[in-house]
Amino acid sequence: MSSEAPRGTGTLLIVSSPSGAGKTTLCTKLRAEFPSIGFSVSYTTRPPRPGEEDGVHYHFVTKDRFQEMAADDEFAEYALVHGNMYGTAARQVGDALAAGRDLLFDIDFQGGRQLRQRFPDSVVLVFILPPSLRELEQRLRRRATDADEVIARRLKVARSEMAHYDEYDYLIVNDDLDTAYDALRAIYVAALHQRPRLAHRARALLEGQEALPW
Ligand SMILES: Nc1nc2c(ncn2[C@@H]2O[C@H](COP(=O)(O)OP(=O)(O)O)[C@@H](O)[C@H]2O)c(=O)[nH]1
Ligand SMILES: Nc1ncnc2c1ncn2[C@@H]1O[C@H](COP(=O)(O)OP(=O)(O)O)[C@@H](O)[C@H]1O
Repeated sequence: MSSEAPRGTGTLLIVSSPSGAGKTTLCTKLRAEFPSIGFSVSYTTRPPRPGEEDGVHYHFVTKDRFQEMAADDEFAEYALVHGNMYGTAARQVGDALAAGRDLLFDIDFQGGRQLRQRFPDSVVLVFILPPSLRELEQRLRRRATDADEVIARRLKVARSEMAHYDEYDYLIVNDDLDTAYDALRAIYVAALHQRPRLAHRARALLEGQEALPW
């Protein structure tokens, strides 16, 4: 083993929910508290919403460009969601795992399923539920980012998205925001303490090395 500190394995923390249940809000809080967790910036063919920046919230690309990337096998996963294509760059995931960095994903159940298949030892999947369908609709209306017909479409698919709850490791009901955030935080902190992440520390101690600051 080199003198360089061995890196723990990174976690791919995948957060999904029906649109409007609060995953963006919860993920933003987690990133604010844990700045070292990377955020997987997806590629999408959907147009930017007001305030969304290319390369920050999404990489906004044309359908042709997206198809080209898919054909070149540049995605770790991709899916059609609400009529638009969304995908995660394979390079982003590979780089994070190689460096032992954690990565947070706001992706749908199709993406979560594909990442679970591809990286079974690294994923932790969290599904955010709204307290009720009525509250989900109110949140979408209050957010005021989508036209009425878009909201209607999102509500229609909410049920079919929630039907995939059983593919997830954890469920969080986002009723009170602080309570929901405490749960997401606890799941992430628990992931940081999974045995494979800290096994090198145990081994170092058993080998008689002084505990090192990593
Ligand atoms: N499979 C997959 N889903 C994604 C990806 N990026 C975003 N999504 C999902 O696409 C859906 C629509 O996202 P968005 O247009 O930002 O709307 P929002 O759900 O209202 O925030 C959400 O369920 C996201 O989780 C991706 O790279 N892959
Ligand atoms: N626990 C909560 N209570 C009330 N409003 C919430 C809560 N969580 C999120 N919201 C609001 O609901 C709307 C949808 O949340 P957002 O995070 O954009 O959802 P998603 O990313 O799942 O589509 C936003 O206006 C957000 O401020």
